[in-house]
Amino acid sequence: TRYLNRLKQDDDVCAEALQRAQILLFHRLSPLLQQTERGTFRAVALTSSEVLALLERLGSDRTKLKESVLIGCSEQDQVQFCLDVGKNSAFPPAGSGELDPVAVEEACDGAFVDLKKGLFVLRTSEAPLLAKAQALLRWHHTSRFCAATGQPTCRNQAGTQRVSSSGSVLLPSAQMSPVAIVLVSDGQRCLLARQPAFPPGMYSALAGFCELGESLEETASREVAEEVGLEVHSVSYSCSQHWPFPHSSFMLGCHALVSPAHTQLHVDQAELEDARWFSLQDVTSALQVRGLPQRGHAPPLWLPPKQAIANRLITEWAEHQRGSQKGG
Ligand SMILES: NC(=O)C1=CN([C@@H]2O[C@H](COP(=O)(O)OP(=O)(O)OC[C@H]3O[C@@H](n4cnc5c(N)ncnc54)[C@H](O)[C@@H]3O)[C@@H](O)[C@H]2O)C=CC1
Ligand SMILES: [Mg+2]
Repeated sequence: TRYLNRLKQDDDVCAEALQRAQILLFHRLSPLLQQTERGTFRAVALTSSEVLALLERLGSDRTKLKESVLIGCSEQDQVQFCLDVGKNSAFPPAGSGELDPVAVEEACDGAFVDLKKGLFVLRTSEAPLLAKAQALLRWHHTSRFCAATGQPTCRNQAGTQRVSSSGSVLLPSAQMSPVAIVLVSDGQRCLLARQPAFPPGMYSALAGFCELGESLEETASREVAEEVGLEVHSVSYSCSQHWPFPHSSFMLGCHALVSPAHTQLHVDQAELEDARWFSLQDVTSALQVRGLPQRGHAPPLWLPPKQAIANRLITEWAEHQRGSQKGG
């Protein structure tokens, strides 16, 4: 942790670490993935020398390597960076050219995959790192200018901040919005909803952005009231997650109860396509579905992937229900 912190603060130490680092490639925010023998997918990690060789082979400038952004450290203590080989105007002077994505895919025996789809097939342990990498790359792309003065900004070598010529410092976490995500239960069933943009058949927990001045409990109660017209009680915090889509959100996961006498839904059609109560049996079968449903074989209920906090809240609820059924 301390070493990583030094890399964030010292450009020279960071540039030196980059020469020995592991680099995850992206193309226009889609990570480069490779299928494993077990049929799952993993991120392709290259060494700096491999990236330099690739840049040379595909006719790009070697300095593109310096556009890499620090993302963390592996369990084997190897420093990890990410690099978007697509067009990227976030890196002055004008950003270097774009590599041909197909040529990169062929050279690395992988494919650039939309991360939202990738979450269904990735090794669970890699998902948060790729989500963080994508969010940081997107942040650089959208933070080229200072919102207060309009001046261009320049990044530090780690890519953990950008500074304008007047000295304003921009930080990625300042662009992260807190969101309450709440799994509502009436004691027997849980409430799941779908937005029009969800893949067919997919339902998730209710979620909404925190407004200024609200506590997590207040956001959760307001969102449930706005979206389905129910009054919740006993909002309890469970767990949190960074979520990169469509912009970084800090998801605060909680459970809440409604009285079994007041479960009639009044769905806000502007926000949701549908909301329904699901039984433990519905949820148990849906939790067993793995990967992406085959075309034309959509299951009756399809849940967000394991990597999404909604899946964790639903799993917790199902375990709690099974526990109380046994106990009671
Ligand atoms: N990881 C997970 O399991 C899940 C993540 N989510 C994420 O939660 C987030 C919030 O869920 P929604 O139901 O869409 O929120 P929502 O119910 O607050 O509605 C979205 C609307 O809120 C407004 N809004 C207020 N503050 C905003 C901000 N800081 N950024 C963007 N829009 C803001 C916009 O008008 C937007 O159209 C989404 O980004 C979604 O991707 C949602 C469900 C599951
Ligand atoms: Mg919502």
